[in-house]
Amino acid sequence: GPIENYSPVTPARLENPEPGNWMLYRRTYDGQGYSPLDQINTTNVKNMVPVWTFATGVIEGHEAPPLVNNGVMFITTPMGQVIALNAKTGDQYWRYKRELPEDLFQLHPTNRGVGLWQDKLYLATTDDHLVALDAKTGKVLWDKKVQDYKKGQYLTLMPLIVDGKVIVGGSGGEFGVRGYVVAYDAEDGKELWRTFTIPGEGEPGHDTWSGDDWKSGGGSAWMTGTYDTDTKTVYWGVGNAAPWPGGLHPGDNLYTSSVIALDPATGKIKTHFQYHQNDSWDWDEVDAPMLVDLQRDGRSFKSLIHPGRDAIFWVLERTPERINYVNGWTFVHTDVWKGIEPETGRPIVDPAHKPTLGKRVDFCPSLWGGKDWPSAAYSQKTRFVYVPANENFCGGFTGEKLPLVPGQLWLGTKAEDIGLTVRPGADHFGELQAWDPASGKKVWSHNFPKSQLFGSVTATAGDLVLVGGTNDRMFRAFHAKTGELLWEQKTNSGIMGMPVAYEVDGTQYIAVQSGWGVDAQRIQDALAKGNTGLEDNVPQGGVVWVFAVKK
Ligand SMILES: O=C(O)c1cc(C(=O)O)c2c(n1)C(=O)C(=O)c1cc(C(=O)O)[nH]c1-2
Ligand SMILES: [Ca+2]
Repeated sequence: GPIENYSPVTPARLENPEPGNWMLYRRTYDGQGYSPLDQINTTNVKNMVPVWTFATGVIEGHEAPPLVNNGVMFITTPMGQVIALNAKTGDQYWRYKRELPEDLFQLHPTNRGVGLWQDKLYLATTDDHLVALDAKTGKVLWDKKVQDYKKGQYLTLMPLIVDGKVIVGGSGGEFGVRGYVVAYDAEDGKELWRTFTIPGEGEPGHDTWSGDDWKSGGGSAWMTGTYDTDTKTVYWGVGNAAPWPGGLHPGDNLYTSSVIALDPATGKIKTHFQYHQNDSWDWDEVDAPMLVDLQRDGRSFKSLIHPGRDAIFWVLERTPERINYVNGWTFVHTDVWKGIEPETGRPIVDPAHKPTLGKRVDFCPSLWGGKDWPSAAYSQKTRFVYVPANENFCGGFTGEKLPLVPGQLWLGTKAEDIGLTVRPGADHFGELQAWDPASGKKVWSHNFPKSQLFGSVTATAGDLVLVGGTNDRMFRAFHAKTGELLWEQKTNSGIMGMPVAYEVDGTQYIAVQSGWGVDAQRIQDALAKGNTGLEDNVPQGGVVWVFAVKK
């Protein structure tokens, strides 16, 4: 079968993947989340049916894409399991189970997938290790401690593999860590470089901090970066500042809530763009920007596109040396920004909606933002960006100065004080939005009256936009041009994971993991508690679903 003849994942295959495979987080290094497959399309998707399913036996948030390399599928689950399956039949080849320490506290019990390189796989774990596995057998090849889980340092992302380097970034923004991105040699696990997302003494940007705040200032880096193969630049998103209220860390706080451009050979920061300064809302901007060639104002340029957690849809220009602001607009209601400085791209904050010490401050959107980590997609056919947005949510908390205890939550507020509120008159929450990034116009949107939208989006050349993300357990396909709902299927649980498209022996499949948990669950609990009449029972438990068109 396919695993005996496992196809090594070469640099050339990652740079230019076969249309039928999905080997990187968003399929391609540019992060577009787009599949060129079109056998399943707007005409025949109505005949799409499940062909096999696979129960993982694990609860909590199943966020990883089912990766496919020439007929072999790899999925990961919360609690650090990796399962290899036959992508055509659903038969299991092997399963790896991480043994997690008894005293591990998982604020975000999840995993977003394994990195693929040659005949190996790389798993980043919530007990803060990086583990290399043999792709054919699941045997452990090496196991490196990245940092110390006892200090609130953990890993949830899929590693990014570039030129034989396994690149990961740490979580821990809610525990007062100092964030970093680190590269290991794919062969032997040797650490090659480590770049902190908060500059140390003597480094550029250090003066955007005062005193010792930088040592515990957050800036976690918990999502996979994107990669420009032409300029050899990795774009990596950086998380919230810690603790949350900005008054506890005065200054712009580079490089929190920013994108940094890294040289993958050395880890050197080439340039950066900070989406918003002195973050006070837990607005991690970790979802890496998409690399898209854009035409706008009569010229074509290489862009970075990032629909932000800060409610701003960012369009930037990337050059080998710089990242320039091009345009930004709000894509959901916010009362935090009064505008954006046109030259610099600096958002102008309304102090009335910026959390502070000793007084409750409310702000919109909520601390989950206009869009959290679930990825947007870009279709090369329609040239639209599809955003899993949340409208009509607000939040708030009272800032408080609390001592840092390593390994314990350090939010700058009491956890029970964090609110999710609904704007008066709200008639929906989740919004699947289609934007034309060149004109800045919204093309269509589909509203969800009774649910948040908390799942990654994938676009295909069949003009389909695929997404789960709602509390009714549905998996849906929309028409990429019009937004028409073309197909839906109820699944076992809610879907927060990433849909993929792949092909084996001439047949196209669509796959996704259903498995509710983590922050989709937290928003759900907050909504149900608010007596909004919303669904409060979204059963947990992971299942891989694979679909094809009935012949
Ligand atoms: O600051 C951090 O280090 C950090 C890490 C993570 C994570 O690793 O999943 C999340 C967040 N923050 C976060 O703010 C957040 O809303 C969130 C949602 C989820 C999820 O898996 O649904 N993870 C995380
Ligand atoms: Ca965070």
